Amino acid sequence: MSVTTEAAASDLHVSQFESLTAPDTLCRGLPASSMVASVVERGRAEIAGVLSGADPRLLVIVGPCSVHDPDAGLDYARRLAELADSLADDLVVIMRSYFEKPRTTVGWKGLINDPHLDGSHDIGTGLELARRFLLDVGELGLPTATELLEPITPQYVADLISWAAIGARTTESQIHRQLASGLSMPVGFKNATDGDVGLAVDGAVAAGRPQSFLGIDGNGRAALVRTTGNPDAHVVLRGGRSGPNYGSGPVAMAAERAAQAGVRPRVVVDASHANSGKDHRRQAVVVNELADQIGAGDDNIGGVMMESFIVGGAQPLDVTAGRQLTYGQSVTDACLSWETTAELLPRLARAGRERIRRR
Ligand SMILES: O=C[C@H](O)[C@H](O)COP(=O)(O)O
Ligand SMILES: C=C(OP(=O)(O)O)C(=O)O
Repeated sequence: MSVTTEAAASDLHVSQFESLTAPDTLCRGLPASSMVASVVERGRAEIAGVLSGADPRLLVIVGPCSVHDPDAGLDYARRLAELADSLADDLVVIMRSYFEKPRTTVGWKGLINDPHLDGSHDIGTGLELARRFLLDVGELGLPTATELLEPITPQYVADLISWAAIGARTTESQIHRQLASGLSMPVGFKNATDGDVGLAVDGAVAAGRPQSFLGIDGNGRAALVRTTGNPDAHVVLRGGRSGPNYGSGPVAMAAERAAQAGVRPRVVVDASHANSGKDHRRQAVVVNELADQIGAGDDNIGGVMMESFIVGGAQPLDVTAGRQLTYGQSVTDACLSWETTAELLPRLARAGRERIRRR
C-alpha cells in the first residue's frame, strides 16, 4: 500500500504558520467600556431605524478610505464627533473606520494586514491597533463602520462596530454572505465592480437567511457556526464599470429589486468609487447632486457614504520606500478634505430636513 506523507503533499507554497492571540483574549484585554457599548448599540439601532423608515433622518457614513495612521484617524474622529453632534437632529453620522482593503490585484491591504506599512504583515499588532482605534472613536460618542473582508476578523472587532460593508469584490462570495447572516449590525452589500446590483440584492437575501458554515469561535478553535440571519442586510450603490448609479432612476430600480426580493428597499449610496471615478473633487459634485435628490423627496435613499480625511486627495504608499507621508492624507483612494466635508454634511442635513417637510 502506498502512503502519501502529509509533509510531502501539503503546504507546498506555505512558508510559515504563526499563531495569533485568540479573539476572546484580545477582547478581554481591550474591553468595551459601558460608554462604548452604548454608542455601538445606539448606532446599530439608529441605522436599522433609518433603513426601515422608522427614523426619518439621513444616514451618513463618512471617513477615510482606510485608517493607516491611528493618530490622524483619531484627529479626524474628534472633528467629526463635534460636527455630528451639531447635526444630530437631521443626520445619523457613522465614521468609516476601514482596516481591511480588498485590492484589484495587489497593494497595501490595510492596517490589520500590515500595520507598520512596510510589508512586514504583523497581523497580531494590526488586530490590536484596530480594536484600540474603535474603542477610542467610541469614547468620542461616534459609532463606527467598516468593511469586513477576512472572515476571521469579526471575532476580534465586530462587537465595536455599528455598520459593516461587504465590498464590491466579495458581494457574490458565499463566505461573506454567510458571515453577514450572523453579524449583529446592519450590513450593506455593495453592487459588484461591473455595476451588477442583482448580486448585491442576492447577497442581502442570503444574509437574511439562517446559515451554517465553518468559522472560528472566541477561543480561536475551528467551529461549525449556525446563524439566524441578519434582518438589516441592504444594498449599497457604488457605481460600476457600466457607469455611476446614484441618479434617481438607478436608485429607484435598486430599491424596487430589493423590495421584490424581500430585503430592505432603502439603499445607501456611495458617492465615491465608481460613482465618482475615484476623483475626490467629483465626489463633492455627487454629494451635492444626492442632496438635491433627497431634498426633492427621494425616499429610497436611506444613507450616503463619503470618503473623507483631513487633507484632500491621496498619496502613493510604497511599502519599501520608507518615504515620509503627508499627515492626514489617504494612502488608498482619494478623499474629500475636512474643509469640504464640513460644508457637505450641513448640506445633507438641510436636504434631509427638506425631505421630511415634504412627507
Ligand atoms: O476603496 C479602496 C479601493 O477602491 C479598493 O481597495 C481597490 O483598490 P485598488 O483597485 O487600488 O486595488
Ligand atoms: C473598497 C471599497 O469599496 P468598494 O468595495 O465599493 O470598491 C471601500 O469602500 O473601501
